[in-house]
Amino acid sequence: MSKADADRYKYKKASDLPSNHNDVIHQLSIHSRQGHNKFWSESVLPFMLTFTCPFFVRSIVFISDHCHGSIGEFFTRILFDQSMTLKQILEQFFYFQWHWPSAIIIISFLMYAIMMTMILPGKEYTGPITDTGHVPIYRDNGFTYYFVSLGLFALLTLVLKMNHLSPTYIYDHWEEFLSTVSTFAFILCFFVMLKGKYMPSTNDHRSSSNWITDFYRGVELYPRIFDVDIKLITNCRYGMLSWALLSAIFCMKTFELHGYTDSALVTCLLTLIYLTKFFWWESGYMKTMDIIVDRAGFYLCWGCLVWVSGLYTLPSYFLVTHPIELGPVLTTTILALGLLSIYINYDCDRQKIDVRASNGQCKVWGKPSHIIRAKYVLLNGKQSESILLASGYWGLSRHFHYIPELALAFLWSCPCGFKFILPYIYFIFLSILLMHRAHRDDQKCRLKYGKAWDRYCQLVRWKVWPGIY
Ligand SMILES: NC(=O)C1=CN([C@@H]2O[C@H](COP(=O)(O)OP(=O)(O)OC[C@H]3O[C@@H](n4cnc5c(N)ncnc54)[C@H](OP(=O)(O)O)[C@@H]3O)[C@@H](O)[C@H]2O)C=CC1
Ligand SMILES: CC(C)CCC[C@@H](C)[C@H]1CC[C@H]2C3=CC=C4C[C@@H](O)CC[C@]4(C)[C@H]3CC[C@]12C
Repeated sequence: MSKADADRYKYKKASDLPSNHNDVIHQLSIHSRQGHNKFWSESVLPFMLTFTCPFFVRSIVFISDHCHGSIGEFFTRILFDQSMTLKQILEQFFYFQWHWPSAIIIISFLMYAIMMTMILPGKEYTGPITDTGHVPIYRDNGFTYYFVSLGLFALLTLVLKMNHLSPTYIYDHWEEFLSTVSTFAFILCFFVMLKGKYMPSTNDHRSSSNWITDFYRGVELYPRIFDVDIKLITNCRYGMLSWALLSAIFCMKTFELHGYTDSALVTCLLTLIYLTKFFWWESGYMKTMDIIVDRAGFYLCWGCLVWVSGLYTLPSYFLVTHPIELGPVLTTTILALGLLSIYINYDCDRQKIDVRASNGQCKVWGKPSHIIRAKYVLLNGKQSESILLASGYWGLSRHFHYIPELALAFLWSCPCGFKFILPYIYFIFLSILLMHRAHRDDQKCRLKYGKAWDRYCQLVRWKVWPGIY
């Protein structure tokens, strides 16, 4: 969208907004909750998740470190084992801890992410126009950021090694590190909520009288502090980079303890390649549901800072204490299938972007694309139009790209073997998240495009799995 186009949609001042603008944003952002019991979805669920998620992440690490990876042993110990101290049990529930060395690493890393995001060069691009007519502007420097950061990390590792130190310090203090990052993320989410309530950056904010809902779901869609986009920092520049670096650190630790281990290497390589793909496509991510629908709150920000660090890295973490020798045949097969999954996932996202960028004038799988021109109305009453692709992957099912995403999650977990369920927790979580997300996205698109979306659904019947779901 050109700047001129963007201006055409922009409201000049808040008073130009229709009086019901909050309701309509509300409608879009809580689409998944229509018809549900409001008390349950607005209060009970956010409250439960806010308190159980930190406990969950903490317990996973505890199971891996102290219960030989066995969930059964964890419950037996919590319930019946006299040797488990009260302090250990309470630590599972009371998650707020502050370990200064970890805090210094976390805050320095965050400062680094903000600084590099501000100074690295890149072309300006815009995110989709919001219901209130705001057009977010970003700088496309994610890919440079990722590679510069990996380079600096390699350099830092070298310097540390020369001084008989190692970044695997983070692994050695993982429980304290995760607790500290969680405490830090809680504080950050609280400030982001207050900022949204009292000093919102744009008109795209929704506040309620229920502080628990506001804390969990967030208030603002595009919060910025000194022009630094908070969601870009938490989700991409901190969240995704920390995922890559932690996987590398856990792999290094496995090598330190057990020598070269192919299972750790394959898991780490697939994660790093997947995240390279992520940063290559970062500007595409800035147009997805996480950014245009979900607001900056506990779900997104705490999620990207803590849930990603603790849960998404679990296969690499688990391999440090449970290394497996795969052998060359299995290693190559897993690597090859993983690369194929990353490619298909990327190709799906690319098809959608290409068809929109070329206004439907491109070929998909060698044939002219089959498209639906879908009109929708902005809050200012102006009409806009978008393209829905109904061929290629997007003709197989409405979220076909979730299949390679899941396949990949399985592939980088299976080097952990099949004796324990623990390293598959990310895969299980992702399966639930993506099926729910497909459902949410359908609701969002039906609300946005109406009949055009129904036409697309008639053409492409399946949500995710062709012939099944
Ligand atoms: N590892 C993880 O934790 C997760 C990874 N992912 C990955 O992130 C990536 C993005 O996924 P996700 O955020 O779910 O969003 P999608 O890429 O599925 O984007 C959904 C949006 O695309 C547009 N759209 C829908 N159907 C069509 C169509 N037929 N033609 C053109 N545009 C269409 C709609 O937006 P519009 O309003 O623009 O029309 C819709 O809201 C994927 O690769 C996914 O696998 C996703 C979730 C979790
Ligand atoms: C209960 C909550 C604490 C759960 C928090 C979930 C979030 C951390 C995740 C929800 C959606 C996730 C993502 C969506 C799309 C992505 C693109 C992909 O290519 C890389 C991963 C990711 C950014 C991913 C990151 C975690 C979520 C935001």
